[in-house]
Amino acid sequence: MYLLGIDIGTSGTKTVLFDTKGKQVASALEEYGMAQPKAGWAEQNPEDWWHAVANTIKQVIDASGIEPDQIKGIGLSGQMHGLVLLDEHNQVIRPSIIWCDQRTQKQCDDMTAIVGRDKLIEITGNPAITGFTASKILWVKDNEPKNYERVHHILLPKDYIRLKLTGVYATEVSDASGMQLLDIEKRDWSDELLELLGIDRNLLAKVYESVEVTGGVTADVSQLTGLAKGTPVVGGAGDQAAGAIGNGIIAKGHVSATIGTSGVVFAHTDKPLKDPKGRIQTFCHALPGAWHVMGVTQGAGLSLRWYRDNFCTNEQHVAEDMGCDPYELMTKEAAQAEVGSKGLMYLPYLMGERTPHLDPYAKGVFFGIAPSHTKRDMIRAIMEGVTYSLRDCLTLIHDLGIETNTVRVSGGGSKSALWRQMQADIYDRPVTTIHASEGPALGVAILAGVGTGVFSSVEEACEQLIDYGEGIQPNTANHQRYMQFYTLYAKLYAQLKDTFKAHQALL
Ligand SMILES: Nc1ncnc2c1ncn2[C@@H]1O[C@H](COP(=O)(O)OP(=O)(O)O)[C@@H](O)[C@H]1O
Ligand SMILES: O=C(CO)[C@@H](O)[C@H](O)COP(=O)(O)O
Repeated sequence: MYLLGIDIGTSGTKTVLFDTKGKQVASALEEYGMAQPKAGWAEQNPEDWWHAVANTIKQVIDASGIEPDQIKGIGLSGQMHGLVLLDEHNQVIRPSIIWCDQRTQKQCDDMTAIVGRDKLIEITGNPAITGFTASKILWVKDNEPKNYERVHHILLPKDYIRLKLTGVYATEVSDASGMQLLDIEKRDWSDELLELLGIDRNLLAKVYESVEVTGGVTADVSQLTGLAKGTPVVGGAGDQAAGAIGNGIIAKGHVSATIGTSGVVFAHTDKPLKDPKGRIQTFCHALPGAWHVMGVTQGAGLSLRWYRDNFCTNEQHVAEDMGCDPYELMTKEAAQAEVGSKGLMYLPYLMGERTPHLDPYAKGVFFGIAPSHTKRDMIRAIMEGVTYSLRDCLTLIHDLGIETNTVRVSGGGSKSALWRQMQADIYDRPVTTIHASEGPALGVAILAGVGTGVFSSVEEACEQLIDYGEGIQPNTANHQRYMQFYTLYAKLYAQLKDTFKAHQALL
């Protein structure tokens, strides 16, 4: 018996076939780009996600050599908050405005004026946030009324893929929370909010719990991909909740830090614990009856990817010749720089920032450049700046009264031994990893196993499937040195806040 996890990430789609012991049998990745038509905008084409999903499913089935009817269930994980608008024939009306897009400050201000900040936090767990879906819907209504008139269905990225796989319009509580239209205590759409914002409930998909079966693979998709017709597809989860399940973040005291394109510190809660200042986000967890809080760094892995794509062509060529990953070469260089990068500092606000500043106008900054600095310092400074930002998230979660003793680190960034140790040193806490590299895909495979009766509960599945690696202890001397720079790092944003806004006005 096997379970299939599909993770529709920002950088690409990863499809992984697991056996029921959690061992990866086959996996495939297909990358795609992100368009930035204007400063602070970010869009992707939903058809690119679908091609990547269909191709990677086919590759995984071919590579594994298994009989497709041995796949007992499929789980979908996806980048959160992206807006997919479909017409009456299920055609995509415009490119998806994705999670890191920052164009909707005006619509956020409108939402706050119409609903009230406290009420937004009470119902949805969060103040109006530019990255979330509700303000994107209002932006299309305001700026592209002809497109909005054609809308018959509003879906999230992974739920668009579900429609392609099963023909069913469905979502689930963890990802639906990120649309900012869900009453997170009731775990269903808020009619009050929908009415206040003038959004028709019929445009939205039915909300399921993450472990529930939402439909089966259609005959057409079976022919296209090799999957067996009728293979059950469960609700799945937004990629952060999915990754958390894959990391075993399912009980009090469990905390993870993920460096993907974004960076996220995530903690399980057994009730919806809301930050009255709205800096930490509160959503439904993919675990039935649970919620979670998270702090988000918009440009975490994105910062290193930006540096790789623009300044590391040499590393990319060498890596291609050596058959290795350019990030490995880059982080090897960074490991030769000293702790604190000789005073070179980096603010990772390439796409504005969510936690702790909630500022769509913030931008990336290198500070303190001297002639002695080289590329290795720059790479290391990026990694350090991202980790300082994740420390901001961890501190706020800790301040909400949540235990944060050990942190489970994951995501593409945590493949690097340097970044894992840096996280331990900067958080001043032990960090652990799991042995599977694809947390979100494993997380939704677990949900699929629970939904199809392979496991009796998420807890049982996590116990059987997740294999924890060695803990890494913080180094006290490194921690002290990092904290000298972290103090300045915090001051830099405060000093640049108004300048960021004036700068945005020129773009
Ligand atoms: N070996 C590595 N060392 C350091 N960072 C890495 C490595 N591999 C990937 N990354 C970082 O992880 C990011 C991708 O993380 P991943 O979890 O795969 O992406 P996504 O958020 O799109 O799902 C890249 O943008 C890069 O910054
Ligand atoms: O906006 C959020 C979470 O609120 C992001 O975490 C997105 O869900 C994208 O995730 P990655 O592609 O970085 O995994």
